[in-house]
Amino acid sequence: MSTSRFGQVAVLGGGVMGEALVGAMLRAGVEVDDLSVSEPSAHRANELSERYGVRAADGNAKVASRADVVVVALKPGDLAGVLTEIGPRLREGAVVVSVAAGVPLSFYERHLPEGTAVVRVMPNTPALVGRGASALSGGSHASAEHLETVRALLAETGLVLTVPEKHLDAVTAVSGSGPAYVFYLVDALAEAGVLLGLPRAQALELATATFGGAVALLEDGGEHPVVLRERVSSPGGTTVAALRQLDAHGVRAGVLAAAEAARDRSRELAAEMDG
Ligand SMILES: NC(=O)C1=CN([C@@H]2O[C@H](COP(=O)(O)OP(=O)(O)OC[C@H]3O[C@@H](n4cnc5c(N)ncnc54)[C@H](O)[C@@H]3O)[C@@H](O)[C@H]2O)C=CC1
Ligand SMILES: O=C(O)[C@@H]1CCC=N1
Repeated sequence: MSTSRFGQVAVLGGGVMGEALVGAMLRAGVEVDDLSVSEPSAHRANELSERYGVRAADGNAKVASRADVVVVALKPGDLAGVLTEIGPRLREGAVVVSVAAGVPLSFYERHLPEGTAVVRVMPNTPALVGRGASALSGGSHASAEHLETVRALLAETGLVLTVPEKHLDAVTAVSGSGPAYVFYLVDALAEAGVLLGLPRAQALELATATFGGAVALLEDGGEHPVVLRERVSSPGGTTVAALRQLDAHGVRAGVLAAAEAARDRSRELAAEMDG
């Protein structure tokens, strides 16, 4: 019998995203005894048990059958089989939450018993440290109460927005994949430091602190990034000279094209699920 407001929670798939969600849900007040993970890799299951104290020895059907909230953190290709397996075992009133990129709510509703409440979420990996950004959309049987439960469960992952499902491919392209763009840029800036003669460790330290500091300024001051950029750019100085090169090399256009490619891949994943 659960004592937390969330009841029993199951996480199917204990990979990168499954782990980020387990950590955040424990911080949000889910009792460790009310949380089970189903993870086929014994090594990974042990790791999660040791790190978080959660049960991780049972399979999908067993953990799903005792849960009020079933969080699905699987690769899109593994979904159909798992949903078919757990569908008949779901508790009355259970809500299924999925974080899979691209997979539409209609896919879950087709593979689960009629009337099952489903919430689709697009999180990102900074959820691991409570600095994530995610967006969620409810399926046709998800009530305002279901959405609120899921929002509260995810509150400790960081920012949580509610969006219409048609925006989730764009969310995937901006915040879902976004941390990878940031790591790419930090790495590039550190490499630039090495090119200019800095020791590699110091170059990475400076690049990382610069991204962190710039984001803190954005968050704390509430000013637009254009204003903050102008404040760094002294007339006739070094920064305008550098920004001109970023424009000349199409960095802004590259970011837009990257997001479009991620959006398109998300749509393709959806089409593959229907195929
Ligand atoms: N990694 C990321 O930044 C983000 C990932 N996602 C989504 O999260 C989902 C999972 O991605 P990751 O955690 O990155 O992948 P992952 O590969 O780290 O985790 C998947 C886990 O599922 C387990 N698994 C495989 N078959 C299973 C089954 N039949 N039953 C139970 N568990 C099974 C695997 O052993 C693995 O530990 C994907 O659908 C992805 O689109 C969403 C947002 C961000
Ligand atoms: O690369 C992917 O497909 C997943 C979804 C968003 C971030 N990682």
